[in-house]
Amino acid sequence: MRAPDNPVAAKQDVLLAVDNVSLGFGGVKALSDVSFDIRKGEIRAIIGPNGAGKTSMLNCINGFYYPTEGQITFKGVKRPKMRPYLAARGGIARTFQNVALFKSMSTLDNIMAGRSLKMHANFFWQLFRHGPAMKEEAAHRRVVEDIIDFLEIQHIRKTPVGRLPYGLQKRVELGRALAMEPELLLLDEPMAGMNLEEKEDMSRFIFEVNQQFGTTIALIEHDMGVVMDLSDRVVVLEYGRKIADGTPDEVKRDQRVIDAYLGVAH
Ligand SMILES: Nc1ncnc2c1ncn2[C@@H]1O[C@H](COP(=O)(O)OP(=O)(O)OP(=O)(O)O)[C@@H](O)[C@H]1O
Repeated sequence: MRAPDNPVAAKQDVLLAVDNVSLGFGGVKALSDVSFDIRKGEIRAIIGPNGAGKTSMLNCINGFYYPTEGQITFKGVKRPKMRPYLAARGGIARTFQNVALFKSMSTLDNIMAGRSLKMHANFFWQLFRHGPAMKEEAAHRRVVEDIIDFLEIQHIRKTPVGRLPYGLQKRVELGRALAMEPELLLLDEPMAGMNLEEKEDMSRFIFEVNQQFGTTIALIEHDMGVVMDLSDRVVVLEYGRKIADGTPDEVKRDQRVIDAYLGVAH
């Protein structure tokens, strides 16, 4: 439920705020004075032509990069410095443009690996799979099995992920991110390289993650059909600057967006 007319309620509704963020690499300005927010429970798309700064923005949000200027506020707390593991522990999970999985490990083990942040038993117990570690592992395993059921990948649970088709690898990567039970899930081009059927499956899973678990999602995606169907709101970047921000319908009608992005073949 959003209450944009009530500034206090609207403020509470914001899960993550990006305020005047700039990011430079030597002479290249990847982001210039970008501000937008992500509200609790929404699907927020970040779009723009190649090199617009989308991945750089995701990297700032999950702590890979530190903004040169500006700041990011997550759950009401300003983050002066942030490392990826701290972002993950705080509830931000991420998938990558190019699948980043342990290729020789099974689907099950890859998703279990995503669960490691939630495990408390110390390394000694985990190593020997004794006592507290065994009990804990069984509990985590149940969560992981639920994710496997949810993503309909039971049939590949023992398969090394390197042997899987690309679309399924992307699904396993989503599973690994879900194993962290994130509050904010960042998806970098979740449909890239997929055929139509794989895209439809992935869209359905993203939608269901949002609906069933209430997970807030920010995604970068080039497929405009997917973006316009899935997203509650869309922020548009061009040359590192924000040029539009609104509902899919508003953004679609925005002349700057049409000129910058939708009008060009991608
Ligand atoms: N590590 C880096 N070092 C130097 N320049 C970088 C680095 N990362 C990104 N850039 C530059 O910053 C700009 C924004 O890149 P970014 O990858 O964020 O864009 P993008 O919108 O995600 O593009 P794409 O759609 O192609 O993935 C580009 O000019 C890029 O070359």
